[in-house]
Amino acid sequence: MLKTKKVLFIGAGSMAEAIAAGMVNQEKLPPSNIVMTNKQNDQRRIELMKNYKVVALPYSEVQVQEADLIILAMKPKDAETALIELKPKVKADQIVMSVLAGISTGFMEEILPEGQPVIRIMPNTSSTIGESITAITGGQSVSMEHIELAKELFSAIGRVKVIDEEQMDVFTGIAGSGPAYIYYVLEHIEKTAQAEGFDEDLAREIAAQTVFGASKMVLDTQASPESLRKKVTSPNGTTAAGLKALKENKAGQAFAEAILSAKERSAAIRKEYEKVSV
Ligand SMILES: NC(=O)C1=CN([C@@H]2O[C@H](COP(=O)(O)OP(=O)(O)OC[C@H]3O[C@@H](n4cnc5c(N)ncnc54)[C@H](OP(=O)(O)O)[C@@H]3O)[C@@H](O)[C@H]2O)C=CC1
Ligand SMILES: O=C(O)[C@@H]1CCC=N1
Repeated sequence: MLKTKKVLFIGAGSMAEAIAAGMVNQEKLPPSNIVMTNKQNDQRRIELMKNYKVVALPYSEVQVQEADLIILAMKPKDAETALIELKPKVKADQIVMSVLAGISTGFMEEILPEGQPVIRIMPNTSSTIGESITAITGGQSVSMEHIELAKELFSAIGRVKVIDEEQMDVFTGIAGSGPAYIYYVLEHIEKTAQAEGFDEDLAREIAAQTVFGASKMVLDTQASPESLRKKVTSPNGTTAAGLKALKENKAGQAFAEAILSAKERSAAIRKEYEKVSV
C-alpha cells in the first residue's frame, strides 16, 4: 500500500533529509514518489536530487494536490506562514503531518480547512539508517486508517509508537533531541580515549561500538539496564570505580535535567509560535 503513495515534504532540511533518506535507503518508497520543496535554497534541492534521486522542486512548481501525504518539516517559527500557504492548496483527503517540535495538532487544525486530518510526528535523525524511534499522535479528524498509514510510513525508518499528545513534549526531550545527548557522550569518550593515546578513528570506533553494544543488549535481551549494569560491575572492580565518578558528578541527574529542559523548551516553542497573526 505504501509503495504507491506520494509523499510531499515541505521543508527540506536535516530532518526531512533523514526521513527521505531512510525511506529511500530502506526501499520502502520509490524515490520518484518523494517530492521535496523548500523556501529558497536551490543548491540544497540539487543536492537532494543527486544524493537520493527524489524529486526536489521550488514550491511554486509543486503540485500539492498530487500528494497523498504532506509532511511539514520547517522550523517551528515558520509553521504559521507554511500552514497559511498550504491552506488554499490542500485537498480534504490529504493527511497533513508535521515533525515540528512543540507545534500542536490544534494549531494546525486552527489554520487548515475544517476537518483536515492532521498528525503530529516526532522522529529523530537516526531515521537516515532506519533506526529512529518515532512518536505519532492524531488530531481531531484523524481515523484509525490514517494512523495506520502514518505507522506504516514511519516504520520504514525505525520503530513507531502512538502516544497521547500530552506526552509529545517529553518524548521530544527524550527521543527527538536524544541522539544529540548520546553524541555528546560519545564526543567525551572519544576525547578521553584520544588523550590516553588512541588515534581519532580507533577512539571513535571504541566509543560508538560500546554505546551501540549496550543499547542492543537492552533491546535484544529485554533485560533492564539496571540488571545489565550490575552484571558488568564487579565488587571493588574497575566499573565500580567508574560509576562512583559518574555518581559523584551527578551524571544521572544531568540526563534527567537535559530531558526536562528539552521538554520545557518544546512547550515554550508552542507558546512562542502558536499565534495566528493574520
Ligand atoms: N533536526 C532534528 O534532529 C529534528 C528536527 N525536528 C523538527 O524538524 C523541523 C525541521 O528541522 P531541521 O530539518 O533541523 O531544520 P532545517 O533548518 O535544516 O530545515 C528547515 C527547512 O524548512 C524550509 N522552509 C522554511 N520555511 C518554509 C516554508 N514556508 N515553505 C517551505 N519550506 C520552508 C527551509 O528552506 P530554505 O533552506 O530554503 O530556507 C529548510 O529546507 C523542525 O521543526 C524541528 O523541530 C524534529 C525531530 C528531530
Ligand atoms: O532541536 C530541536 O528543536 C529539534 C527538535 C528535536 C530535535 N531537534
